[in-house]
Amino acid sequence: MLHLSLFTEDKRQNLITTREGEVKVGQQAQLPITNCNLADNLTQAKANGARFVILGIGEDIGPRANLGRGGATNAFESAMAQFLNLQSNRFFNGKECLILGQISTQDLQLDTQSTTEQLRDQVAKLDERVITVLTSIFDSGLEPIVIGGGHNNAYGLLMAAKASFKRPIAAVNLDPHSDFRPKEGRHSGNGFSYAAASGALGYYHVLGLHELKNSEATLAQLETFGAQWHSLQQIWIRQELSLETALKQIAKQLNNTQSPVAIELDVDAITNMPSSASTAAGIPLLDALKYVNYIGKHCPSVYLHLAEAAPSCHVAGEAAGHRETGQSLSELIYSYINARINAL
Ligand SMILES: N=CN[C@@H](CCC(=O)O)C(=O)O
Repeated sequence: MLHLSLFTEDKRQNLITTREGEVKVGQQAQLPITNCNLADNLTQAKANGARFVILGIGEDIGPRANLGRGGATNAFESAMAQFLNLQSNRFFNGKECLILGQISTQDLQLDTQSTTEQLRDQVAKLDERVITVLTSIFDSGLEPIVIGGGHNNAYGLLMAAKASFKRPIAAVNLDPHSDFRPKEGRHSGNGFSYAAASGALGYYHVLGLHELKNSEATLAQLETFGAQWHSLQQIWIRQELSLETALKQIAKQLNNTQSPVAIELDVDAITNMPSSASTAAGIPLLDALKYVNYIGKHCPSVYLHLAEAAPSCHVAGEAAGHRETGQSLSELIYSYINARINAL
């Protein structure tokens, strides 16, 4: 059974503010047909000019199973509230996107009394849903843009991409944490180590890795796998190389693998972005936008995954969190779309 909650016309109407003489992205974007199956919806959207599928995975069992904070349940709504209200114009029409909806997670969410082990078991169940839905999307030839949810979903995305493209994937991840923790049960801190062990991850590069937010055991595991990284300190603090130079090196290494490329971003890399592991010492949003745009333009990217945004983790409350995560995710989505449309 497909666990998918489709985006509806009612939801669109609730989110868009119309204005005479203006056309919003949300008025042009494609929506799924409710009584049509997933494969047919994807085929239909593609025939009507879609290239991207926007999908949410609202859940916080992954971060909580990693002993982190909850809240990553409603970033998709925040993102759509902003993205669908952007202007449709000469730069971007909107019809290139199918706003598919969200993977259903309600029945997997557990209350605050649950044990870590119970949460990890639920994350493994979610993995199966992510793999099923994402494999269909990759098989359709459309590019998913996924709004999390925890970074645990990188595993399902990579497994689905491997199943569809029939080869391991080269991933780049802008993240202070490598999420290469031990395989101790599924959670948001080990999506990439599980994907590596399953053969779905062929190459891995972490951009902005925080030198003191990864255990020695994790760093050793990364090295054994052959992963590469540029640390946050190297680029943004000690300025040993510029972001531009790092991006050029990363794109070259990704392209050398001749593999499909996954673009991953944990928004806890961005200064004060509401998320489980939010930080005051992060990178500017504009640098995250440059990262997504550069890699999307210079590499054969097959998806974008924006993980960990948690509106309720904003220090000024949830309403401020919705606004900040919504605007940021919406800019990241456009940065990716713009890159892919102009890909070299
Ligand atoms: N995906 C995030 N992983 C980090 C953050 C943990 C947290 O949520 O606080 C990690 O495992 O260290």
